[in-house]
Amino acid sequence: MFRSDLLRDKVIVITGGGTGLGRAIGERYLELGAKLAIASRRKDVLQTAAQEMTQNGGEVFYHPCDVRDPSQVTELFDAIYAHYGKVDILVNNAAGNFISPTERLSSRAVDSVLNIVLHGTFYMTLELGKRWIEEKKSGTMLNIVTTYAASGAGSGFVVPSAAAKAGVLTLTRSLAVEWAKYGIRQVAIAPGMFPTEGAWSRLVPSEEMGERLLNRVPLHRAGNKSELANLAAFLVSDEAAYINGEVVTIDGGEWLQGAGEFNELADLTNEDWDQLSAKMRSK
Ligand SMILES: CCCCCCCCC/C=C/C(=O)SCCNC(=O)CCNC(=O)[C@H](O)C(C)(C)COP(=O)(O)OP(=O)(O)OC[C@H]1O[C@@H](n2cnc3c(N)ncnc32)[C@H](O)[C@@H]1OP(=O)(O)O
Ligand SMILES: NC(=O)C1=CN([C@@H]2O[C@H](COP(=O)(O)OP(=O)(O)OC[C@H]3O[C@@H](n4cnc5c(N)ncnc54)[C@H](OP(=O)(O)O)[C@@H]3O)[C@@H](O)[C@H]2O)C=CC1
Repeated sequence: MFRSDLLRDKVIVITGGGTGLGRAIGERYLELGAKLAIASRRKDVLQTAAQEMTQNGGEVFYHPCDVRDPSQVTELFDAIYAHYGKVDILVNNAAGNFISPTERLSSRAVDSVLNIVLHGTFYMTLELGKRWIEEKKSGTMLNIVTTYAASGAGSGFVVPSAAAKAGVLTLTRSLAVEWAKYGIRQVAIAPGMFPTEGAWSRLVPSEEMGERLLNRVPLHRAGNKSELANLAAFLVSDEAAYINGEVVTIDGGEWLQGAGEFNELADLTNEDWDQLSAKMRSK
């Protein structure tokens, strides 16, 4: 689909790059010639991922970092600059989320999600943005949000995540304008349902409910990680140089299904429609 040198020699930092969607994005970037730096809290996860991802060549530098702690974020970029000498692209992918009635949340539970998603993304963006501006270097930042942020609707039962991801989307759009003069581009992706261990173990209450929610997707399936990774490759590449401040939803049409008042009528069969139509025309 892409030229094999689309991202050649680009140094790309991915938070949460050792698992799930972050890892899938990283694997695609490596195939396209990028050099990676992955960061998250668990060193063993990063180490195993880096080993596995480079089995067919390529370079993955890893460094443990809790994005909630600005001093660890500074140390992370110091380590990446010491290793590669530069950064070209940042993917803010790390997140925390779980389902709960909002009234059952403690303030610490709220903080744990807001601090990872909103503060962590902001700290990463700020630390690297300052360096790029100082170096007079252009670059691209990709933020992974959610459909409930992109739609503006939010969502019950994941309210800290909904509030934090909406904040990240506003950060994306605000800096797209403010930092354009420095050649710093901002883009976002809003994924729908992409089965990963991290998300499913915290967000899917039962297999039966998971099936029900998947059936709500007009395309009647979950997304493939490779579909998301290809979009993430295009958006950070120079081929997308004129896309700035946009969020691209990739969800099989799921959010639109919930938005259109009559979309539930998709459940009616042809026979149902024959009967209904005859009945309504006779009125
Ligand atoms: C259907 C189809 C879908 C389809 C799926 C569609 C996708 C929807 C969009 C998905 C978006 C995503 O982000 S999916 C990404 C999912 N991945 C992750 O979340 C990975 C990282 N997550 C984590 O590490 C943890 O889950 C998280 C709690 C956020 C942070 O861990 P920490 O170790 O920092 O925090 P802890 O000390 O364990 O907990 C902090 C406080 O939070 C409380 N807490 C923790 N879990 C809690 C819970 N389940 N309910 C209430 N409260 C909880 C604890 O009791 C603590 O409060 P006190 O008791 O008061 O001290
Ligand atoms: N899967 C899906 O269907 C959807 C996912 N998304 C988004 O996609 C992204 C990836 O999610 P997914 O792959 O599913 O889930 P994962 O749980 O696999 O990914 C979350 C990653 O974030 C890292 N992380 C969490 N907290 C911190 C922290 N404080 N500091 C640094 N890293 C941290 C985790 O690593 P560690 O524990 O080692 O720190 C982990 O690698 C997230 O932004 C999520 O919101 C959006 C919509 C749908």
